[in-house]
Amino acid sequence: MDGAHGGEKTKSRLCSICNQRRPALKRPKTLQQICRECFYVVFEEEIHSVIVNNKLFKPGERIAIGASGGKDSTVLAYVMSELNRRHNYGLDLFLLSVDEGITGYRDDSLETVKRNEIQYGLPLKVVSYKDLYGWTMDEIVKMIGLKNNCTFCGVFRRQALDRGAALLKVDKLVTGHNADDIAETVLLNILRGDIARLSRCTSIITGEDGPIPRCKPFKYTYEKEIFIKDLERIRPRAILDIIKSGEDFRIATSTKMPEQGTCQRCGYISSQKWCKACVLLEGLNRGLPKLGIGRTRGVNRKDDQHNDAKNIQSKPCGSLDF
Ligand SMILES: Nc1ncnc2c1ncn2[C@@H]1O[C@H](COP(=O)(O)OP(=O)(O)OP(=O)(O)O)[C@@H](O)[C@H]1O
Repeated sequence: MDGAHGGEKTKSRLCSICNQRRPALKRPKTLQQICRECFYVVFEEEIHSVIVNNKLFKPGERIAIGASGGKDSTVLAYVMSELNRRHNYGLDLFLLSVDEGITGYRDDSLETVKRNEIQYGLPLKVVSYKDLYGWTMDEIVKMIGLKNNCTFCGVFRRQALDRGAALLKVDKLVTGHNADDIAETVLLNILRGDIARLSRCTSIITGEDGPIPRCKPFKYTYEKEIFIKDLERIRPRAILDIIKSGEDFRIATSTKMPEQGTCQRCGYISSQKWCKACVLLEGLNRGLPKLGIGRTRGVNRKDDQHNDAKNIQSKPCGSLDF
């Protein structure tokens, strides 16, 4: 074997960070081949940099971690408690779970959250749709069918997280939304021409003017560091580029944006007379579950706000709005 080429080959088989161990994965973000040990270190320290550079937290703050029991929020709970300890953030951390009442799905994942509570020593608060709204998702699906139920789930979850965070008296809520989620939301909001959501969906902190700001420490973290998707194989930075183009989107100053007010029924933030959750509940309780789905009519017209903003609340999937 040729000495020089043999040397190159051996070198390329070593982790590009420590140059000692064999690589276990190729990072989609950088295409670096790195070993497991170095991956954990760079993964956690990158999130630490995002937290510090964006001044996400202040010492002494109470922070709720939106914990669904899925992989993103489970990793988030681990990373938040680890970095809080390692870098002395001085944060009081809590796990906050929403039980939507989906048999065979959320009840299972809540078991994971209960294990995290013990593993990381973080107090857990569970709020349920049944307690907050009088309906479980199973009951809603029975009434509305499978087609439109994600509207209910998304709208109710967003509000349930805020209500749970208020009960915990936290300063901020963090969620496990990752770079892939945000890139997808940027594209969907562009396709829908939803200027209001486009302008805020790339922000790492949202709702600073509302009761409880939300942060996304995983804004620049790929959903699957170990799974190289087709798009990323062609152009590894594509996902981060989409977020950047969303951030760079300029909105004409003449564009009319929805005015943030409060729901006349429950007091939650709303740009309409009633918040979306109240409109949906009204439909459920009157036996007209499709009332709040599709374009807002009748029940939610604000006469003095008859502008482009009226469609903002009638998007079919509430989960697109962080
Ligand atoms: N039922 C829930 N209870 C508490 N937080 C939730 C719940 N559902 C979602 N979240 C929060 O919103 C984030 C994004 O939720 P999404 O439904 O998009 O799930 P995901 O991307 O699969 O994340 P995960 O793997 O954490 O479930 C989650 O990471 C979590 O922080």
